Amino acid sequence: MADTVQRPILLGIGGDSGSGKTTIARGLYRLFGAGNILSICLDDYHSLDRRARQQAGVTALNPVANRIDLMEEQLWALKDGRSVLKPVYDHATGTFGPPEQIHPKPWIVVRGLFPFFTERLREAFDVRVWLDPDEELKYHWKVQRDVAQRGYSVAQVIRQVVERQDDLRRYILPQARYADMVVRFYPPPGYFGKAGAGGPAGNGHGAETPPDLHVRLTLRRSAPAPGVAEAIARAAALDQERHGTRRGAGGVRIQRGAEGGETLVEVDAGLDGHVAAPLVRDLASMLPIDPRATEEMGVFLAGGRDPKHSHSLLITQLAIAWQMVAAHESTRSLVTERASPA
Ligand SMILES: Nc1ncnc2c1ncn2[C@@H]1O[C@H](COP(=O)(O)OP(=O)(O)OP(=O)(O)O)[C@@H](O)[C@H]1O
Ligand SMILES: O=C(CO)[C@H](O)[C@H](O)COP(=O)(O)O
Repeated sequence: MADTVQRPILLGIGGDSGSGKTTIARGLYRLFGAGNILSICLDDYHSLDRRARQQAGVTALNPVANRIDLMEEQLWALKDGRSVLKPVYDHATGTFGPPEQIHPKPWIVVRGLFPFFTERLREAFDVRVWLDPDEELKYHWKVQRDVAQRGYSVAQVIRQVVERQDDLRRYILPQARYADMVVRFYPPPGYFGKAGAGGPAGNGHGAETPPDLHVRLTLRRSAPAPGVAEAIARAAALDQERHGTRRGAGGVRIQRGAEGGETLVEVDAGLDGHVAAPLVRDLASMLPIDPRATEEMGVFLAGGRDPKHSHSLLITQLAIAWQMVAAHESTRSLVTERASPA
């Protein structure tokens, strides 16, 4: 009987180009371990390569430039435990490479521009996360990344960002409403003037660690584990108690909506790194993960190149992992119920 077998848990991470999807996914990859997690980028499902898009005058943010049907078909196949032959898009060249055979694993993380575009796609996911960073920060990230990794000049990226605005508003941003959790990184006042942050025109250099960012997590009623809000607040309070005012931890605020509506969790940039430890312990007690894996989480590429660490990123990755584990627990109890009829 098919439903007595634990199926893979699918996480969808959506957001505009440069909103930090790959960065979040990389930390989850470290946490769950390469043997247990399959990471998919929906850019592989572009229907047109870079040159064809330019010739046709369409942007990558338009559904006509993407194979939505194939995304649906392949995500559902993976969810059902079947392997698929996935297309491959190479950002370094702007062309397609040979397709690759991929096999389902217990955790599947899918990131892209269109993860929640159709009902069939939305329903494939156990957890839906949307990334909505501060706009200036997002374009700062995108310019640096596209110049460092994708062979664009600053002027080309800025032109592309302007050309994409209509499609961004029409097709991409409306998907945010379907998320269980929305993540907003935003800079503290004066951020762009500080060492390591670089200017908004993408002239930052990665040698220095940029100052950390604030993050706001919005947990909607549909989130598998809204209780992660309390876990983060408990961890921050515990750390404050342990280290007193010297470290000045705390830095977490929770605001609950009426009648089980949205819960907002604000995590300040100044939060001490120790706050992650109790969260990691709690997670590790629910999951067969190696707590040491978290030492490699919270990493982003400053200037699109140099690995640096961020506490707010680490907490965010753990909060997302928590949702995945909760989704796994609820499907596991379903499986157990079905496997042992009364
Ligand atoms: N939490 C973060 N803190 C600091 N910098 C970040 C963070 N997230 C992303 N960045 C920066 O933004 C750049 C773009 O992020 P990333 O590649 O993860 O975006 P993406 O959404 O996957 O983009 P695309 O859809 O275009 O592939 C990274 O190279 C990194 O420099
Ligand atoms: O919006 C994007 C998501 O990454 C990219 O711009 C899109 O995938 C096209 O890639 P490229 O500019 O490398 O041809």
